[in-house]
Amino acid sequence: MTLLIRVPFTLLRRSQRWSTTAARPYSVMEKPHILALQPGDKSGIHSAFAPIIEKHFTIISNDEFTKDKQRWADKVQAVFVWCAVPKLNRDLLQVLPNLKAVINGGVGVDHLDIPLISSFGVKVTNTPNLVNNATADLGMTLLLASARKVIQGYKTGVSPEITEYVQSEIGYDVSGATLGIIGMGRIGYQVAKRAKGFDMKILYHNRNRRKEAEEKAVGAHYYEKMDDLLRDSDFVMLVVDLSPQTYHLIGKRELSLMKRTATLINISRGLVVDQDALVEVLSTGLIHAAALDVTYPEPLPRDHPLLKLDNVLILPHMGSHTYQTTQVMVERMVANALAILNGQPPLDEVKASK
Ligand SMILES: O=CC(=O)O
Repeated sequence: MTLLIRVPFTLLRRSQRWSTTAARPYSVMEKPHILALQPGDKSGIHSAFAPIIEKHFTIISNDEFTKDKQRWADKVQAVFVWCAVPKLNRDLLQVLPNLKAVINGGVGVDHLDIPLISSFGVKVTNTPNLVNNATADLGMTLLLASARKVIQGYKTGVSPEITEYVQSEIGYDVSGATLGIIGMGRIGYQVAKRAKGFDMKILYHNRNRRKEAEEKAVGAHYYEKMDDLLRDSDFVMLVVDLSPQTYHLIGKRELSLMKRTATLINISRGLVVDQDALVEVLSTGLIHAAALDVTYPEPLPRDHPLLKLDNVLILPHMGSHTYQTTQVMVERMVANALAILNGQPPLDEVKASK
């Protein structure tokens, strides 16, 4: 069976377009090629989502590309990247003459050098708004799992050595505890909504204060000074973007202000926290625990001191990893890529800040 796929004329590279009089070359049926920079299966994501991309594009995996750059370089019109993978450097941009778009899956684009990419005449897009619920859910998951020692409990639950349970996994109450949210943007606000359901007292610190009605809706109290929030919270959750202002926002001084019984949860970016300082306060018992979806680098080297501490819960940057959220993200990435390759403005362009 022959499968004919229509590719919009404007999606074709000049060399693939045909004159009305000439016979149509076979390559006319070629879909535009995208390079998926992440390691792993074809799309750099779970294989379940590759067909959404493959409906419109041919995926070149990073491995295929690396093995034979000459073969693929001219073909690549878009690069698909996912958060926190800083592989798109000048060397790569220089070998892709037909690159038009860098399509990021996720909100944060701190891993991309936007001025550099733009200087090659290449547009950058992200997928804002789509990850808010999944990421907030994971923030609460980290909070609950850490407070209630779920990982330690699981290890006991499945240990072949255990013949009798002793009450060793004593955690902290979540209901009624105080949660300090640093960064009350779209995701932070979703965290507050969830925390309200747990009867938590909610404090927040943010560049801009939220409207009174929004504060009221989730019962959040604005703290102008982050230091005060750190002192008063049982759980501190970081939900800020990474920027020059938030780089190492939480260092030794800030961690020392937290209660000895407090837990730090980070669902933003690893570099928001001074990791050496975090190792120190966790090892010396200056704070109770940390639960991190993000670190630097990602993944941490396997001999990193954070991995040796049993009061740290670490996840592999999976805030948006649900079937539903990933599906809408991939669909949006495809829509952004198609728009750019069609010469249209994409839905979610990220421009270099002036
Ligand atoms: O980390 C994930 C994102 O920025 O969406």
